[in-house]
Amino acid sequence: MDTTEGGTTSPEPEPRIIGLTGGIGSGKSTVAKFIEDMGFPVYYSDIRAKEIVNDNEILKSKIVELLGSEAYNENGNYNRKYVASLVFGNDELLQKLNQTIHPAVRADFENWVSRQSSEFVFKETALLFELGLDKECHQSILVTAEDNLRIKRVMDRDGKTYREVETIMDKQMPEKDKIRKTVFIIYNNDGLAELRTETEKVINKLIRQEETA
Ligand SMILES: CC(C)(COP(=O)(O)OP(=O)(O)OC[C@H]1O[C@@H](n2cnc3c(N)ncnc32)[C@H](O)[C@@H]1O)[C@@H](O)C(=O)NCCC(=O)NCCS
Ligand SMILES: Nc1ncnc2c1ncn2[C@@H]1O[C@H](COP(=O)(O)OP(=O)(O)OP(=O)(O)O)[C@@H](O)[C@H]1O
Repeated sequence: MDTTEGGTTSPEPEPRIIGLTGGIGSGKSTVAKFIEDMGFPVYYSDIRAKEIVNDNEILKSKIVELLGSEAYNENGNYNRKYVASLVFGNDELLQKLNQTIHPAVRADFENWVSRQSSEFVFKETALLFELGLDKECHQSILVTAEDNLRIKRVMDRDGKTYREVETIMDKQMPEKDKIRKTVFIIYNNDGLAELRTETEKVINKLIRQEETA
């Protein structure tokens, strides 16, 4: 906390929020871990969303109203497999689900930010541009990789089929549009060591630019 000459205190400056995004399997969560290793706090929107849909009773009832009682299984947990099978085949339902879940995630994020003391904090989300959240960030970073690599990585990680991953990809903003919207881009077409080096390079460049802005 800053102390002014008169002995009064001035509030901590608000952290600068950096959005971190990328399509399915681009490697954004891996990059987020590297950013944490550099000492910065990261908020994982997609992970928190999955916790909030189980914990927030008001949200739960809104989701049941939208998708039916099967959206939760017998033990009360969010039935991701069922929800995915509904929404990834239906644009309108996917938008409605986003609009239902997002306000709760936003509130949770704001609460998290208020507890951070770092000058920079990062918000990892698959839907930065799709939900217009880039407008609420000081800067945005995009992680991108060739489609075939992304599909293979998700098939290996989740056991999803080629077609299942492709269907989700088709629901996301095209890569070329995201690239056009972003200054700071991390290309993830090589190995993990290269990804770490590239992440450190891009983050250091972004911070230098922000600090002189
Ligand atoms: C549809 C759900 C049940 C699928 O869960 P599942 O565990 O099978 O997959 P996971 O969450 O890991 O998502 C798989 C991939 O789909 C993509 N994805 C997830 N939600 C969306 C979406 N609303 N629009 C486009 N792509 C999405 C992400 O890139 C992710 O990598 C789940 O993602 C969900 O409830 N999404 C709704 C909105 C949401 O959570 N938004 C997040 C933050 S605001
Ligand atoms: N450069 C790389 N070399 C090898 N494996 C990688 C590389 N980058 C990411 N991976 C692996 O690919 C998978 C997808 O990466 P990650 O989970 O970081 O992507 P994501 O963008 O967060 O995906 P999603 O949106 O689906 O959650 C993970 O299993 C990760 O370990």
